[in-house]
Amino acid sequence: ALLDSVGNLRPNYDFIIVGGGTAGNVLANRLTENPAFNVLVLEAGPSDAGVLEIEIPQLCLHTAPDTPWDWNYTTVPQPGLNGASLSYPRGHVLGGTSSINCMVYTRGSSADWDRYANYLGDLGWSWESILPYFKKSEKFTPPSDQHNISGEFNPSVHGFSGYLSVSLPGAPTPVDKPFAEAISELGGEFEWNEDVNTGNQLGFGWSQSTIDGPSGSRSSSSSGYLRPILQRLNLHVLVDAQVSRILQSGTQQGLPSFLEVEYQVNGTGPLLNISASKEVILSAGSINTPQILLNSGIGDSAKLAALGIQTLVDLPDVGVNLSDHPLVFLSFLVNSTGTYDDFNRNATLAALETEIWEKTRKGPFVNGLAQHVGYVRLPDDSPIFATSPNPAAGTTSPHFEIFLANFLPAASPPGTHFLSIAAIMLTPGSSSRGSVNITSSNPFAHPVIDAGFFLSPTDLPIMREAVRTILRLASAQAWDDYILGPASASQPGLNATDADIDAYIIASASSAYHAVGTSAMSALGQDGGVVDSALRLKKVHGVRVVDASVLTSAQQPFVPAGHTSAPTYALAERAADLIKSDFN
Ligand SMILES: Cc1cc2nc3c(=O)[nH]c(=O)nc-3n(C[C@H](O)[C@H](O)[C@H](O)COP(=O)(O)OP(=O)(O)OC[C@H]3O[C@@H](n4cnc5c(N)ncnc54)[C@H](O)[C@@H]3O)c2cc1C
Repeated sequence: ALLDSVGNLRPNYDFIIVGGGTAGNVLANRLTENPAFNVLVLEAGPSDAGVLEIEIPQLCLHTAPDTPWDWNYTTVPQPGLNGASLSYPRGHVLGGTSSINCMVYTRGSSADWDRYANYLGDLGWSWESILPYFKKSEKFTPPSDQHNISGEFNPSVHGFSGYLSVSLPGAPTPVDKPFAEAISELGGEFEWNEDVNTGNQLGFGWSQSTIDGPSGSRSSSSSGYLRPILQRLNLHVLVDAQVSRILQSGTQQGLPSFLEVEYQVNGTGPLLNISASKEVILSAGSINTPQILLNSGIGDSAKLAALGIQTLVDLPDVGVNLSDHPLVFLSFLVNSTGTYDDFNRNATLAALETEIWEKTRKGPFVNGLAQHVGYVRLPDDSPIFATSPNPAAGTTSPHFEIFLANFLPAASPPGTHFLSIAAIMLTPGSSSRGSVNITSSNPFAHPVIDAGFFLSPTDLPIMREAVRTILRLASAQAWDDYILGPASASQPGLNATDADIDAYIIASASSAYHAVGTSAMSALGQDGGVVDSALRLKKVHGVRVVDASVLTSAQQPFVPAGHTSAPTYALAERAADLIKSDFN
C-alpha cells in the first residue's frame, strides 16, 4: 500500500529499500512475491500518479530540469568542457529516473557483460546469465499504431510477460523513410541491424523504448513494477520520505551491521528511525547512494574527518569512480512540417495534441525521444588507439551511439523544422572518472557532482569521429529533399578540421545522464570497490546496494555501451534472486 502517514508504518520490516526508483521498485515487487517478507520503500520524491509530463512519452523533455520531479543538480565546472557546469537531472519521484528519462531501451553489448563477469570472476554477470533477466523484466508490446513489426525487432531475445513495457515507435515520422534509405545507400559503418538489443549491437535500426504500446504511455518502474502490486499487504511505500543516514545497529559475524534507517518526512520535522531485520537495500541511485553512505560515516576516513564525520567503516571508493557518457547534438533545418517543433513552441497545439493523446492514446505524442538508433565501432587500427588502450569492452562492442530526434531540442523560430542527430561517446577512458562528494555534515545538503568528462586522451577523438559519422549520415543522397542545411553556422560540416569539431564538442556537449560507478563492484577479496559481486556492501553486514551506482570496475570505467536503465532493471532482477536465495 501507498501509506499516507508514518503513523501507519510497522515497527519493523524484513527489508527496507531506500529509494523507490528504477531498481528499488523492481526489488519491492520481487521481494514481496514472498508473502513472508514485509518490505518498506522510502522514497524522497512525490508520487508520479496523474502527472501528464511523466505519462506522455513525447513530453519526456518536460520532466526535468527545474521541476518537482527532479533533484535539480548541477555538476562542478568540467575542466574537459572549458569549465562549463552541466545540468544533471535525477528523478525525485516514484519511479526515480525511469519516470523522467527519455525511455530509450538498450542493453549494451554482450562484451560489456562478459567484461563484468571476467573482472569479478563471477559468471552471474555474463551476457548469457543476464539475458534471462532482461527478458524477465520485459513485456514487449505491440506499438500504439498496431503496425506490422516483423523485421523491426528480433522476438527471440525479448520477454513478453514481464513488468516493464517496451515497444517500437507507435506513430510514423517523416524521418523514417529517408533514414532507412540513407542506411541502405551508405553501407559500411551504416549497416542495418534488425535489433540492437541481441548483444550484437553494431549497426542501425529501430529504437525500442520503455513505452507501453497499447496505452501509448511511459512504462516506468512505478507504473510497471509497483502500481500493479501496490495492494500487496506485505508492501508499504512511503513517499516524501528522505533518508539521511543508515545507522549502526550492532555487530554480526565480526562486521558492523547497519540495519537502522534515519529519515525525514516532507522535508521538515524530526529525524525518525526505522529498522530492518534482514537487510537495508540502498537503491537511491548513482548520486544519492554514495551521499547516504558518506553521511553515515562509510567512506574515505580522511575526507570524512575533514567534515567532522566519524568514520564507522573506511571504504575509500565510496563516491569515486563516477563515469558517464557525454552527448552532442547536430541539428539540421528540414523541408517538412511533420516534425515535433510546432508542439514544442506552440502551447495551444501541444494542448490539443494532449487531448488527442488522452482520448485515443495514439498520434505523435506516443513516440519518445528517438525512433532510430545505431552503434558504431572504430577500427582497431584507428590512430586513436596507437598510444592509448582501446576502451571498448570487446571486439564487437561500439565506441559511440547515434540517435535521431524529429525536432530541435531547443527553442526554435516560428515556421522552422528540424532533424537532430545525437552522438553519445560510450567508452570513457581510464582517467575519465568523476565523483560524488559531500561538503558538509548536513545530510540534506546537495552533494557535489563531477561528471569527469573528456579527461582521457581517447574521449574527444572518439567523439570527433562520432560527429563525422553524423555528418556522413546526413550527407546521404536519401536526405536530398529533406535536409536543407545545418541549423546553425557554428555547426561543423564534413570538411571541418579536427580543431573545429573539437571546439564544437567542447562548447555544446551535455550529458546523456548515464552516471554509474559510485558504488563500484569488485570481487570479495579484491582491493577497492564498494560492493562485492553479490552487491553486498564491503566490510559491513546487512546492507546491499542495488542501483546503477554498482555498474563499473574499481580500476577502469566499465559502463554499458548504451543507455543505462535497461541494465539497471536487469541487475535489480538478478539482485532480487540473490537476496531471495540468501533468505529462503
Ligand atoms: C534526463 C535523463 C534521461 C535519461 N534517458 C535515458 C534513456 O533514454 N534510456 C535509458 O536507458 N536511460 C536513461 N537515463 C538514465 C537512466 O534512467 C538511469 O541510469 C537509471 O534510471 C538509474 O536508475 P537507479 O535505480 O540507479 O536510480 P533512480 O531511478 O534515480 O532511483 C533512485 C531513487 O531514489 C530516490 N532517492 C534518492 N535519494 C534518496 C534518499 N536520500 N531517500 C529516499 N529516496 C531517495 C530518488 O528520488 C529516486 O526515486 C536518463 C537519465 C536522465 C536523468
